[in-house]
Amino acid sequence: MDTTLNSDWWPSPAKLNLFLHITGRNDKGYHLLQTLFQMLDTGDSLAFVPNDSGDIRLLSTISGVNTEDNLIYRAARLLQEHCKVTQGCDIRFEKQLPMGGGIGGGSSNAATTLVALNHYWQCNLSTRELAGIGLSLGADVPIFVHGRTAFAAGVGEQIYPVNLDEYWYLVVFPGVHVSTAEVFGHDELPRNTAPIDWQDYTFDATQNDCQKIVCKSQPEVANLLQWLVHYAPSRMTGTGACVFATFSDPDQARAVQQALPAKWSGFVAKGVNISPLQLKLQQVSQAQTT
Ligand SMILES: C[C@](O)(CO)[C@H](O)COP(=O)(O)OP(=O)(O)OC[C@H]1O[C@@H](n2ccc(N)nc2=O)[C@H](O)[C@@H]1O
Ligand SMILES: Nc1ncnc2c1ncn2[C@@H]1O[C@H](COP(=O)(O)OP(=O)(O)OP(=O)(O)O)[C@@H](O)[C@H]1O
Repeated sequence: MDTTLNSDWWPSPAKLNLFLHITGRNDKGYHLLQTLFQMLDTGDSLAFVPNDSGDIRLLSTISGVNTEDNLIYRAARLLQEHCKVTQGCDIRFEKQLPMGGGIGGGSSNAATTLVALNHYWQCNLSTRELAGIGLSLGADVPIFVHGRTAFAAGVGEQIYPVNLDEYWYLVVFPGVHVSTAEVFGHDELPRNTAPIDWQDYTFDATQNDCQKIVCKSQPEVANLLQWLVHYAPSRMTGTGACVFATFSDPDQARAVQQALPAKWSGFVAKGVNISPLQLKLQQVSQAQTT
């Protein structure tokens, strides 16, 4: 399958939370966060063919997820209703990212759908408007719509793009799934980390506030972290269960990937400041105007 920027496939990249601090809760009980979203160059792929029937048809399936619950379908419907679009769309997708891994797979799929259909259906919504619609599908959707590596606050809707040195990450799935709602509902979750000034960010001076309780409830995450830190600075992303290790040399990242015990699976990805989705959008927009 050709998933390069020149094909009909739209990238749906993964993200890492390089750190995740919980600073409080809002009046709806949602947790207020400070986090650094690192966009990756790797992820799922989606392809869209608009139709005149008005139907949203998913031509691929995810085991255990009904079409109506699939975030791709829900994002398409939401945009169609919001913009009163009469066209529909046939959508194919290829999933590579593990679900419930804390690397944003479902949210990224929703964002790619919003961005691509805004283009194909000519809805002309701004990035900000699309991100606003996306927030109702999940807290991580806005960051993927913006498609920039960024500091984020609130529940993830306050976004401050940043240019980081581009490292390589070995992202490892420990084979266990973690429910975001369960982590955020846990009694022992720290919820009052003091806010930091973005300028003061360093990897070493930050942490993932969810990591301790996930390591307790899922010992395999703790085992994986213990194994990885021998090779490189490592941390859990989001509410887990994936863990990442940071490298400046991609060959080193691949060597550690090769050394992974068979029970764990991982992929090596480059951290990028602009997501492949944004690059794809720029490319198709340019092609339209020339
Ligand atoms: C932890 C992060 O991955 C950081 O990137 C996200 O904040 C989680 O985002 P997500 O997976 O899209 O989560 P959602 O589907 O929006 O929320 C799942 C559930 O987690 C809880 N939740 C989620 C996000 C948040 N900031 N506070 C919460 O308390 C809520 O109970 C919510 O019902
Ligand atoms: N297109 C989709 N891709 C993945 N998951 C989907 C999709 N549509 C619905 N879901 C549901 O969403 C759940 C969470 O998936 P997702 O991959 O976004 O979790 P996550 O990696 O923990 O994300 P986050 O980092 O945002 O917490 C899945 O378990 C699945 O039931």
